[in-house]
Amino acid sequence: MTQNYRITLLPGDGIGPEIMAVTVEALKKLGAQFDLSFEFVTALIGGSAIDATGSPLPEATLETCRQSDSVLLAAIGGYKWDNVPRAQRPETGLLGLRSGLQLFANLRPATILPQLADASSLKREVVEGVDIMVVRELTGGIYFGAPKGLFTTEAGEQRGVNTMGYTVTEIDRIAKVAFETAQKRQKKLCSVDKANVLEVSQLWRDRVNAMAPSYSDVEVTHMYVDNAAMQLVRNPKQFDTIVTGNLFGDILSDIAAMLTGSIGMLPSASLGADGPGVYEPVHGSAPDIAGQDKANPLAQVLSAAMMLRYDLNQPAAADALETAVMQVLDQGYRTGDIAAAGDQIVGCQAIGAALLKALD
Ligand SMILES: NC(=O)C1=CN([C@@H]2O[C@H](COP(=O)(O)OP(=O)(O)OC[C@H]3O[C@@H](n4cnc5c(N)ncnc54)[C@H](O)[C@@H]3O)[C@@H](O)[C@H]2O)C=CC1
Ligand SMILES: CC(C)CC(=O)C(=O)O
Ligand SMILES: [Mg+2]
Repeated sequence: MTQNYRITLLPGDGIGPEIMAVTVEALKKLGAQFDLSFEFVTALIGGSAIDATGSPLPEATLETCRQSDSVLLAAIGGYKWDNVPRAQRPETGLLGLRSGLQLFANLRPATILPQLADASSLKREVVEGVDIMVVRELTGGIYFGAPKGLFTTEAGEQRGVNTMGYTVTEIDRIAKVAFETAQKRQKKLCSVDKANVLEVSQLWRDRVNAMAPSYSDVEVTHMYVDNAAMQLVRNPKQFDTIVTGNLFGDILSDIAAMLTGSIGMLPSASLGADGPGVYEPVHGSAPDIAGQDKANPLAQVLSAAMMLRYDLNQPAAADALETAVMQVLDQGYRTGDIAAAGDQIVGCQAIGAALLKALD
């Protein structure tokens, strides 16, 4: 029997529409093979939403997402909106989407594909075999804390303020996701914080330690974030599952991305307690290459595979999509970001065409 799914598409800005188009075509083809019928509804977010409606996250977009089985997001932002007031910035729309759908857990897998071990800026022997899952808290921490804003000191000087705070509830629910994730992997959890300086991090560490006895099969370690950044490039194979706060996770997952060869390869799943998840690449809207058919669509495609697995419970279709990505890479197709010396570089659309062939 055909399974029907309503999927909200948020192409956003920059390379967003290009990588989304490739992904939608692949999903359509996959649907025909696995008896899945996708109803795609496109909605506005980010700069394109500002241009059309004046808001980076129109209420109608949130509503459309809530009424969907799942949401595929590409990326938002661009030079054009870099100087608009913060409340109307594209990035504010993205944060609003995450908090509006209560997507507190962001899973960012960084896996080195053997085909791309030479595309990393690090040596093959350092990155080969790396398989890390970054579990990033997504609706708390310094991106959401109060007070925030621009204030004037008594001396009349401007002062910018953001606040990093976590409640026990916020820490416990992301730590639970991380422990459970580690249990399904190599059972090693590294919690990353800055507990040597920040009270918020000390609480984070205390809560992770308090929960550890309930997950006695998981080996727990702690690392300061500055060291974690260094260890990720020094010896990334020491990591299995990493759990960390919003800002640290944002930064560390971009570092982890470069182990894999390119940020253009890294998918993510943003999940809440219930309701649809949002599946999005780790990268941004890449305005420097937008509209030039240079974008790597594979992080977006792999995000769709995560959607099939986590939200739609279609593991066979997810496997087929991931296998097709491997085939495309095996056949030597490379966008510029994952090309090693001597590789022939193709565009986003050529990768899309190769992907459709691989799905035949
Ligand atoms: N989730 C989101 O929608 C995010 C949005 N942004 C926004 O994106 C805009 C650009 O931010 P940047 O800091 O430049 O980060 P970025 O991730 O967009 O780009 C960084 C570098 O990686 C390259 N790159 C990124 N994705 C690629 C892909 N799929 N294929 C090939 N190359 C790729 C870009 O060309 C650029 O050289 C900003 O407005 C930023 O706020 C940034 C990060 C996440
Ligand atoms: C653009 C920011 C709001 C977020 C970001 O960089 C990310 O989620 O990776
Ligand atoms: Mg980021």
